[in-house]
Amino acid sequence: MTSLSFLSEINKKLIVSCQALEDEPLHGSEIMAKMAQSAKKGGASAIRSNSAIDVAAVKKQTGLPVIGLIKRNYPDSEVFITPTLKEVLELLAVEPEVIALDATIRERPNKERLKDLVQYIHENSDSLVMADIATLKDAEYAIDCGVDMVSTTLSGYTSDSPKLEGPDFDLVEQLCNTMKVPVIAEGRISTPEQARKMLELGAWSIVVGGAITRPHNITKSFAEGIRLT
Ligand SMILES: CC(=O)N[C@H](C=O)[C@@H](O)[C@H](O)[C@H](O)COP(=O)(O)O
Repeated sequence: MTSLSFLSEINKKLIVSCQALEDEPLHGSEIMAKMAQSAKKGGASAIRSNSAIDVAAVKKQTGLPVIGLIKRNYPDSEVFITPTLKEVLELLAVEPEVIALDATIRERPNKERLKDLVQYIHENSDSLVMADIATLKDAEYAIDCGVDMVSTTLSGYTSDSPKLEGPDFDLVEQLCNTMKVPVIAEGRISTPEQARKMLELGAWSIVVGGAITRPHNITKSFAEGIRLT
């Protein structure tokens, strides 16, 4: 799939993030592939997936384009979404259409540089690069480093971004008004109305995760919602 056709395939459509970490009940690539198949049945245009093994399983099961990432913690940095070349290489081996990586201005492990990772991906594969950012400043930095699109994934999860209960509509609006690459709205989108509002603000497409694929979170919202006190 060419970059252009990936971008047109997801334009104004829903991307579903199918992720379950090791400590979550649904962890496992077979389960994630089935979750992705359910998302496809419901109309997902692409899947966001964590770990090389899950990316491969989701691609095989669904045939949908996949945005791959690897969450990994290093002791010398707060960056945990595809932090270093090691994770990039693991992902390239399973050929995701897009590699998502932390593109905040924070220092990466081993002092690796975002620009080098983006260049490596572009020179060695057909994968596009999705920049997971938290602020306008991050987005400007990421675009300078050559990324193909920005996503608001990390707003609310860094020390310099607002801790909102819901999605960061303001950031999406500001990005759409100022950035020259597609802006993906991601993070705490929990209703179809919020997703539609993001598109109205100019988002290229929408990523929804927990509200679709994390049943323990959905259950919690009901359990808390019916509590009387
Ligand atoms: C901050 C972070 O680690 N975000 C992760 C990024 O891949 C995922 O855990 C989220 O599920 C994804 O961004 C979608 O967001 P939400 O699940 O809120 O719809």
